[in-house]
Amino acid sequence: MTTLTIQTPDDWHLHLRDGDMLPETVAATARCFQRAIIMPNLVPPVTTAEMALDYKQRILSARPTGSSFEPLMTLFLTNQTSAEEVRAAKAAGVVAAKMYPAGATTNSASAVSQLEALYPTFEVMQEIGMLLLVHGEVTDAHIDIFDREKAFIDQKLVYITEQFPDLKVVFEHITTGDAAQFVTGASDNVAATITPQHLMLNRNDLLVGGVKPHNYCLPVLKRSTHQQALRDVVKTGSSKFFLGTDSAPHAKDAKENACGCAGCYSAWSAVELYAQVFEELDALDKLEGFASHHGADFYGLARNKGTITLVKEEWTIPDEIILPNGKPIVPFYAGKTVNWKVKV
Ligand SMILES: NC(=O)N[C@@H](CC(=O)O)C(=O)O
Ligand SMILES: [Zn+2]
Ligand SMILES: [Zn+2]
Repeated sequence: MTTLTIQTPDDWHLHLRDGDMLPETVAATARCFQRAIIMPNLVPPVTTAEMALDYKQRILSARPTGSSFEPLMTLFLTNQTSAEEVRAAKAAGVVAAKMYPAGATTNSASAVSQLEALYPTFEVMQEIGMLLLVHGEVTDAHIDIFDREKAFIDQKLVYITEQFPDLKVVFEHITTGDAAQFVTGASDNVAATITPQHLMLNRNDLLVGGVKPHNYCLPVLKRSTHQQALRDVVKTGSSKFFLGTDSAPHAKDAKENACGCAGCYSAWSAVELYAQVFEELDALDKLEGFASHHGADFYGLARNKGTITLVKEEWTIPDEIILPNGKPIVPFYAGKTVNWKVKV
C-alpha cells in the first residue's frame, strides 16, 4: 500500500502550552487533526470555566490562516473544584475534567491530593455527562515508578468506576498490559488513549546506551512486554482505545537538564508514527477506527467529515524546531526517518 486515506483524525490528549508557544503547537496539530482535547496543566492551571474560555480564545487566535481546527477544552480538578464550577464549565462547552494526582506529572502541584473530596463532583459529572480524564498513577513515595499505573488501577480506578458506573472515564496515556486488560474488561463507559511513544518504545529506549531525555515522559516507558500488550490491544481494533498523542513540548534546555522535564513533542509526526506502528502490526485497516472514529464516538461527538491522505514517503524529523522567541525544542523522534507522510 502506498497511499492511505482516512477520515480526518482527532487528538484526544494534547498539550498546546500557552503564550509564545501557541503559534508553533497549534499549527503542528492543525496540520492533520480536526479537533483535540486540550490539557489544562498550564501555570496557573485552567481551573474555572472562565479560564477555559479565555484559553480557548488564545488557541483560536493562534490558528494558521484558513484553519478550522477546534480545541475541546478541559477543566483541571483540584481538591476545591466544586459541583457549581463543573456545571458552569459544562454550560461553557467544556467537555471533560482532568484529574492529575498531586505531584504526578508536569505542573500538577495544585492537583488532587484527596480523591475522596471529589466524589460529590464526580456525582455531578456523571449526572450532566461531563467526562473524567485521568492521569492514572499513584504518587506515594514508596511505590516504584514502574508500578504506579498498576497501583492506581488497584487502589483508585476500580473503585471510581464501580461507584460511578455512568461516569465516562478516559484512562489517559496507558502504558501497561495491566491497564489494557483493565479497560478491556471494564464497562463501555471506560476507554483509554495510547501515545505513539508507548507503542513504539520501551524502557530500553530510555536507558540503554545512555539516558535519552527526549524519550522521557510520564507515565515512564515500561518493559517490552507491556509495549507488546499495547500493540496487541490496538491491533484488535477495540473501540475502547483511541489516539491521544500526549504531545507535550518542553524547551530543549529543560529536557537536556540534570532534572529533565517529562514529555515528548510528537505533534510534528504523530499521525505518521501511528501509521508506521499499524503497518508493522499488519493492521493498517484498523488505523482509521483508532485515529478517527473511536474517540468521537466515546465522547458522543460527530465524526469528522473531511479526510486526510497519508503517502508512503520517507522523510526525516528535524533535529530542532526554533520557536518565534528563538528557543529550540527537540521534537520526538528527532533526526530519525519516518516512512509515512501526510499529504498537504
Ligand atoms: N506526559 C508527560 O510526560 N508530560 C505532560 C503531562 C502529562 O501528560 O502527564 C506535560 O504536560 O509535560
Ligand atoms: Zn499525564
Ligand atoms: Zn499529557
